[in-house]
Amino acid sequence: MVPPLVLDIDGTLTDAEGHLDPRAFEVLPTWDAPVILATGKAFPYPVSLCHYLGLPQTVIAENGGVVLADGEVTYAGDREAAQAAADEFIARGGDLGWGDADTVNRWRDTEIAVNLDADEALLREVAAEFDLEVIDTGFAYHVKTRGVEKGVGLQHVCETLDYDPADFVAVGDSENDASTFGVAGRSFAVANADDVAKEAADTVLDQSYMDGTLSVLESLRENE
Ligand SMILES: O=C(O)COP(=O)(O)O
Ligand SMILES: [Mg+2]
Repeated sequence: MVPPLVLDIDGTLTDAEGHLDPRAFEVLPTWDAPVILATGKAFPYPVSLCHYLGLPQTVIAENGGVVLADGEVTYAGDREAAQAAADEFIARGGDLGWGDADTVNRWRDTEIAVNLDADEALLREVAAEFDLEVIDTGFAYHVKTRGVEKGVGLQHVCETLDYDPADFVAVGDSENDASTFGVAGRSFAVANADDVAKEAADTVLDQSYMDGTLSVLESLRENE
């Protein structure tokens, strides 16, 4: 039996630009155990990805701020505080960096994401004034409530669906995956991972992005 998976999206199932690696469509729909997507992206993104991959919709979105399991959505995190911090950041000359439509935050319920081109020092200064933390996923800065994490979301999913977190294999690439690595039984950081993720993972892979993730999945299938 292959183990259940908890997979980060950006940097783990994608290339460096955040484009989904098409091999995800070969390996994930045929995985013979639960697959949970755990991402910093807003809720609709992993839901859509599950839809188009043909996976059951069990997702951890917004770094643990939104969890969908067994048809029930739960929220954690203070979006109003994050919005207030974003407004203040903009008032002091900052720019979230996503243009007018801002499809990055438009459907985001529990935190605010900011383009990596933004003024990081100003963002961190303002977030601290609102007692919020800033994490850098390598794809965006996230202004979020402390303690809201993917790993807490994974525990919630496991309680809801009666899974044992120790059975899970986690793969990820950045500091927002460290909490997942702490909850899952086995954890792997792809070679492109940041130092926080590498430090938290049981194993650091030789290969990057989807090559690294596939190397884990292939060896799990071989040893089943
Ligand atoms: O959206 C981001 O900033 C990162 O997303 P990820 O958690 O799927 O890597
Ligand atoms: Mg990632």
